[in-house]
Amino acid sequence: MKRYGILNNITSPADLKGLSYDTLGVLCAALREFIVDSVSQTGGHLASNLGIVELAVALEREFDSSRDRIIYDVGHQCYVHKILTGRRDRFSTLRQYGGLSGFMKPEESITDPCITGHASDSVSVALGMAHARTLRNQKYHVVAVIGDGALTGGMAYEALSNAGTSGEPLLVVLNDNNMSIAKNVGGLSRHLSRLRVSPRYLGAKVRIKEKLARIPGGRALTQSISRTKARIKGFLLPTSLFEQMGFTYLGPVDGHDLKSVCELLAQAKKMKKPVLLHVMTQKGRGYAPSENNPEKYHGVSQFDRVTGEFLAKKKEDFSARFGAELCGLADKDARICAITAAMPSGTGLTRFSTLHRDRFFDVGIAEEHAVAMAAGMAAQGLVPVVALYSTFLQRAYDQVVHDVAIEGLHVVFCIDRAGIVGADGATHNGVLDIAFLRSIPGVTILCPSSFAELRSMMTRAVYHENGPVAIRYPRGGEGAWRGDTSSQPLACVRQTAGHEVTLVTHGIMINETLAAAEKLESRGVRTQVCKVNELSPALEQALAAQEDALSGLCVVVEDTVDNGGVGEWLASHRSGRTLCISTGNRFLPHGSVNDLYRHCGLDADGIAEFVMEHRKETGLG
Ligand SMILES: Cc1ncc(C[n+]2csc(CCOP(=O)(O)OP(=O)(O)O)c2C)c(N)n1
Ligand SMILES: CC(=O)[C@@H](O)[C@H](O)COP(=O)(O)O
Ligand SMILES: [Mg+2]
Repeated sequence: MKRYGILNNITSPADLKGLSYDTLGVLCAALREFIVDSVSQTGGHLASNLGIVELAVALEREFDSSRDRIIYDVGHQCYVHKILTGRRDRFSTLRQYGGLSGFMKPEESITDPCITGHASDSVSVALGMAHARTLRNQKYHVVAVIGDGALTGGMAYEALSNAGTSGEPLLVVLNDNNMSIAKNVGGLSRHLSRLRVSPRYLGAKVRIKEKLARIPGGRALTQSISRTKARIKGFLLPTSLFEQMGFTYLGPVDGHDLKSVCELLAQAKKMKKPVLLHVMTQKGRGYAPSENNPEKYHGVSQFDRVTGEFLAKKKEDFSARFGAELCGLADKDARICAITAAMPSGTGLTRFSTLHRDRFFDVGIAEEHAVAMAAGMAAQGLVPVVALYSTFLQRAYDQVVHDVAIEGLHVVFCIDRAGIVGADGATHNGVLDIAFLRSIPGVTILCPSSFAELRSMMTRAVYHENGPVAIRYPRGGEGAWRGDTSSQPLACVRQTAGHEVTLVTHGIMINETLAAAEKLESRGVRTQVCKVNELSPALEQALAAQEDALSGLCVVVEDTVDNGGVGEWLASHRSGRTLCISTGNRFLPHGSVNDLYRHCGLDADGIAEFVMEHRKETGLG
C-alpha cells in the first residue's frame, strides 16, 4: 500500500478535483507503478493502460463518470478508470473467475455505461446515448474514447459520419498512439500522422475565442476572424477528415501534458456540438520493456516486473502451427495469400508477413472488408486464407454469406480462438461460429483436435475444397490426444465393445471427453468416444453408415452454444437418445478456460457426472 503514495488517498474521482497538476502528475506515476505491479501478477492488457494514464485521469477529473457516459472503445485500456472508480482493491482478481473484468461492465459499476470488447463501436453507442439524452430531456455529457487502431474499423466511420451532422453535443476523444496491437496501418493512420505534426489547432484558438468573447464587440470580431481564418486555412491547409464530417476538431495535444489535456476537455465540455479531441499518447509509457516493445506487452501473461520476462515459457499453440503450415504451403504456391484484421501476431502470421510480404495483407480492424476482399481475390484466381478470431468473424457474417458463399467462392477461413477463450470473457469467446456458419449453405467446417489434424485439414482446405471452407481451432496448444483422423468425417477414437454410452465431441474437447470416458469406465460404464471432424454433407453420409455403431445413449460434448451446435444436429439426425453438454444458451463469465469448463460441466468430472445422472433416467444406472 505504502509504495503507491498519493494513490492511497484517492477513493473516488471526486478526490481528483482539488489536486494541482503537479500532484496529479505524482498520482499518474503511482498509477503506473500500481498497474505494472498488478498486471505482472495477474496478466492483462498492459501497454494500452500505461499509455492512457494522464488522459484517463483528466477524463475522471473533468467529467463525472457516475453521471456522464464515458465509453472506452474495446475497453482494454479502462484500468485507470476502474482504479479511480472504487475497484482498485479488486485488481488482484483481474480477469479471474468471479473477479474483476478486464473490460467495461455495467454490472460492476454505474461508471461503466456499457459493455465493451469489440473495437470501433464506441462512437455509435455514444451517439445513441446522446440521442436518448435529448429525447428524454436529460443532462449528461457523452464521451467516446477511441484509439487510432479502433478508428480503422468501418463502424467508426459510419458513426462519425452520422454523429458529425447529428447536431448532438458529443465528445470523441481520439487516443492516438500510432499503434494498433501491431503498428497501425492504412490511409487513416497516415492522415493522423499528418495531423500529428500540425500544431495548428491545439486549443489555443478556443482559449483566445473565450477571451475575445469577454470584451465588448469581441464576439463579432471572433466570428469575422473565424470566417477569414477558415477561408485561409481551407485554402492553405488540408482540413481534417473529422472537420469534413462535421466535427469541431481540437488538438493535436500531448496526451501526457495533464494541464493541456484537462483544459481542452473543459473547453470541449462547454461546446454544444460534436467535438473531436485528438490526443497523442505513447503506448506502454513509463515501463521500459513496454515502451520498447508495445506489441509484445499489449496483452500479457504474468511477468517479472524487474526484467520484463514472462514467467511461463510460451508453448507452441495452434496459431503458431497454423502460421508455420501456411508459410510452408505458400512457399510452393504463389496463389496463397494471408489476410489478417489487425491481429498479425495473435493469428500466428508474423513470419508469413516477412517471408511473403507481397502476399500478406493486414487490413486493420476491418473484418468485414477482410472477408469481402478475400472474395475478390478468390474470384480472380488467388487462394485467400483469412485468419480471424472466431469472435471477430461475427462482424463479417454478411460478407461470408453475400460475398463468398452465394457465389461458392474458394475462401479459406482459419478461425482462431474457437471455443472458450477464458480471461477476456463473454465478448471474446468463440462459441457461436459453428452455429452461424452452419446456417450458411455450402460452407464446410473442419474441426482439428491436434496439430497433425490442423496440418491435414489445411492441405485439404487449400487443395481439395473449391468452395468456402472454415477450419476452427482453439486458443492455446494441443492436449494429450495427438492423432490424425481427419480423413474420416466421424471418427471413433475410443472403441469399446458392448458400449453403453457414446460420447461425441469435436476439436480440443476430445481431451476432456477421453478423460471422462476413463472415469466412466472405472465406474463400470462402457464408454466409446467419437469425434466429429467436419460439418459437411459427408458427415451425414458417415453418420448414416455408422448409425448402428452409435446405438444407445449419445452425449455430445462441445465448447459452443447449444442452438445450432453439433448436439442439435446429431439429435435431429439419429433416432436414439441424444443429450448435449455445451456452454448453454447464455453468455459466460470470464475466468481461466479450466474454470469455465467446470462452470459449464465440460470438464472430465462434469461430463462423467452428467452421464451417470442421465444413465439413471435411461434406466441403465
Ligand atoms: C472487432 C475487433 N477486432 C479486433 C480486436 C482486437 N483488438 C483489440 S485492441 C486492438 C488494437 C486497438 O488499437 P487502438 O484502438 O489504437 O488501442 P491501443 O491499444 O493502441 O490503445 C485490436 C486489434 C477487437 N477487440 N475487436
Ligand atoms: C482487447 C483484445 O481484443 C485483444 O487484445 C485480445 O484480448 C487478444 O486476445 P489474445 O490474448 O487471445 O490474443
Ligand atoms: Mg492505438
